This record gives sequence, C-alpha cells and structure tokens, in this order.
Amino acid sequence: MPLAAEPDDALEEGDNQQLLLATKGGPALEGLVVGSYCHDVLIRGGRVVGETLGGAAAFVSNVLDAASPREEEQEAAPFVVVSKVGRDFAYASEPAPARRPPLLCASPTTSFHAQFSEAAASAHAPDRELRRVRACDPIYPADLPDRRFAYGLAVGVAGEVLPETLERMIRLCRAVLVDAQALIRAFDGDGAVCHVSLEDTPYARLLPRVAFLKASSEEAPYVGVETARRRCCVIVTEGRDGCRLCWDGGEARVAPFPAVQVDPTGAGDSFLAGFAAGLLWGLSATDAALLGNFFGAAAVSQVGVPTFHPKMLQAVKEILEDKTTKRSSPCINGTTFTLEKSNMHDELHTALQETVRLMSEQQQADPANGNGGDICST
Ligand SMILES: Nc1ncnc2c1ncn2[C@@H]1O[C@H](COP(=O)(O)OP(=O)(O)OP(=O)(O)O)[C@@H](O)[C@H]1O
Ligand SMILES: O[C@H]1[C@H](O)[C@@H](O)[C@H](O)[C@@H](O)[C@H]1O
Repeated sequence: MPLAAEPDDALEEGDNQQLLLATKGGPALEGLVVGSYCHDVLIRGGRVVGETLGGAAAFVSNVLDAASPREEEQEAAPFVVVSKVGRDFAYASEPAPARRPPLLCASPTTSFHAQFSEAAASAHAPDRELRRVRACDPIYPADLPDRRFAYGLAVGVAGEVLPETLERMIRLCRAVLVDAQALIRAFDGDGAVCHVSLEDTPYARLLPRVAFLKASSEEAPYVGVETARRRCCVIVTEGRDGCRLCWDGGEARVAPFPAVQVDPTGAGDSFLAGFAAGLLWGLSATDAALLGNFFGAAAVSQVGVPTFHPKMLQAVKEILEDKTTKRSSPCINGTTFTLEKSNMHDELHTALQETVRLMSEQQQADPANGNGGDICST
C-alpha cells in the first residue's frame, strides 16, 4: 500500500481542527493502539515460575476495555489494536487478543524472559532483567488502518514501532501518547534489554508532535526529561511512589494507591492506558494520572494481564461519572489539554482509594478472588 496514495498524506497540521469537528459529538472516540503482544516467561532462582500473555498492547487493551468511556450501545470499547504475532502465539483465545486479533506473521511471536532478582525490589531499582529471546516482525506504516483516530497509543516492547510507523500514527491520530520503552529499547547480542538515548534516535524529531511521553524512572535518564518536557508533556512513573508530570513551565506529583505487589510486569502499560482513559473521560492530565496510578497499582497486584472485579469497575465508573463533566469536549485533543490539577483532584483520589480499600477487604473475605501467586517474594 503506497503511502503516497493515502488520504492522510494530504493532511497538514492545521487540519487537526477539522478532525476535531468530525469527531466532536460523534459516536465514538476511537483509539489506535500500536504494539505487539508477546510471550512472557517469568523466572526466579533459575526456575520458571510463570508463563503469561505479555506485550504492552495486551495490558493496555485490558485497561481501555475496562475503563474508557463508551456509549450504552457499544459492545466493546472503541479502539483498534495493530499487533503482530507468529503462528506459535499461545494466547489467541485470551480476552485481550481475541477481541482484536493480531496480524499473523511467518516470524515467531516476540518472547521475553524476565529474570526476577531474589532481593526485594526498591521503588526505583530495576526489579527484573529482561531478555528478548524471539522477535516478531516490526509494524510498518502500511499495517495501520486508513482512517483517522481520536487518539493513538504507541506501545512497542521490542522496537516494533518503527519511526515511520510512529510518524504515520501522528498523522492519523489527533493526539498520540507514547511509551518511551517503544523508542529507546535496544538489545545486546544476548537479547538483554538495554537503553539508548532518545536524542540519538530518529524518534527525537517527532517529539514536538507527540502529546504525552511516559517513561519509567529507569528510562527517564535516557529520555532526557529536561529537554523532552519542552517538546511534550513527560510523565515519569515511579513504581510504588506514583508518578510526576513535567511540562514546559510546570510540573505535578501524583500520589499512588496502595498495592501488594506480586508481579510488576505491565504496571507501566496499565498506567498509560488508565491515564488515556482519564483523558477520555475529560479529566486534566494531572487528574488522569490518578486513574493511571490506580490501574498501575491494580496491575502489580496480579500475575500477568490482570482481571478486574466487575464491582470495582462499576465503582470506578460511578466515580468518574460523578466527578467528570460532559465528554462532548474531550481533553484528548492536542489544542485543548488541561495539564494542571483540578480542584476535585483530592476528592477523586479519596474516592478511588476507597474503592481500593473495599476491594481489598472483599479479597480478604473471599480469597478465591485472589491474585494467583506471587512472583516477587520468595
Ligand atoms: N508497588 C506498587 N504499588 C502501588 N502502585 C504501583 C506499584 N508499582 C507500580 N505502581 C503503579 O504503576 C505505575 C507504573 O509503575 P512503574 O513505574 O513500575 O512502571 P514500569 O517500570 O514501566 O513498569 P513495567 O515495566 O513493570 O510495566 C506507577 O506510577 C504506580 O502508579
Ligand atoms: O516491559 C515489559 C516487558 O517487555 C514485558 O515482556 C511485556 O509483557 C510488558 O508489556 C512490557 O511493558
């Protein structure tokens, strides 16, 4: 599919307004999630302690399905996933991939071995060593659908979101949110994950056209927060300490939620999706980060892609319906983002915290709703 023939090529940056009008008041705030599903093998003390579905796209879909606003008549949350796997993909019938099937390739599914350290992880030290043992094909610009989206999430795990693919996402989507792990991961001869400086990658020049860039505290030094915040809003996640947002001229710290961590995998992915859902509900970025922290905490409490209790989701939905104003003017729009904390930030935090408390009481009363094992402790 030649790029030159595509309608989005004719789109100038100023045409964003036209896109806004087309979507405003329309039936769906449709999203585009780009990044591949993968196989995660969790290893502790030389022993395999878990094999799970992974890939940021799987964690992200799970949270968007759970928390993004949707119309009554919509069966599923309105977003498309562009993901690639091989014929060996073991999780085709899991809810996240089954709902939005990946593209099948001749190459094998991307696969990671996560080696957990015996020592208890501190809030900022890397809690596991990751090694990519197999890599699927990259996602090319021509793999993306030929239509416009309200928002895009670039969430690669193994370098599969090519610079030209991110560029096309930027042209197709009104606002793009990027996980730094999609941009700065490199792999040594053994597949061990290391990082390169974002400034030295072809992605750097695209930053001014990105709305939000999320990095973990381990990735932040490679992103160069002080430079990046002049180009887009940077969110640094800090594990059990919550997160901070930095933009040109301001910053905010957002408090975490309590969690008993059993597996840190997917915390950052779930954070980003919760954050995006918050923006879709019409929250300011700093308020939306509360929803990010909420789903990040929920992710570490279970092994693999978490299952959310329907009562918990209902409570979150009621809180959001109560605290947010009409969605007719969504904040997920590069020209009208509100970044600062609103005056109901603390109330929103308290209400979500109360949900965490109720759910943990319920879990204690009914251990059958447990977390399915602990990867973090011996
Ligand atoms: N132990 C924890 N307790 C409570 N919340 C947590 C915990 N760990 C993570 N979170 C939440 O999840 C968010 C993302 O976590 P973190 O900073 O560890 O991301 P990450 O390193 O990208 O995660 P991963 O690579 O494991 O997906 C945090 O900002 C926080 O809100
Ligand atoms: O950093 C991790 C890692 O690459 C995992 O293998 C994957 O499942 C997660 O999605 C990602 O955030």
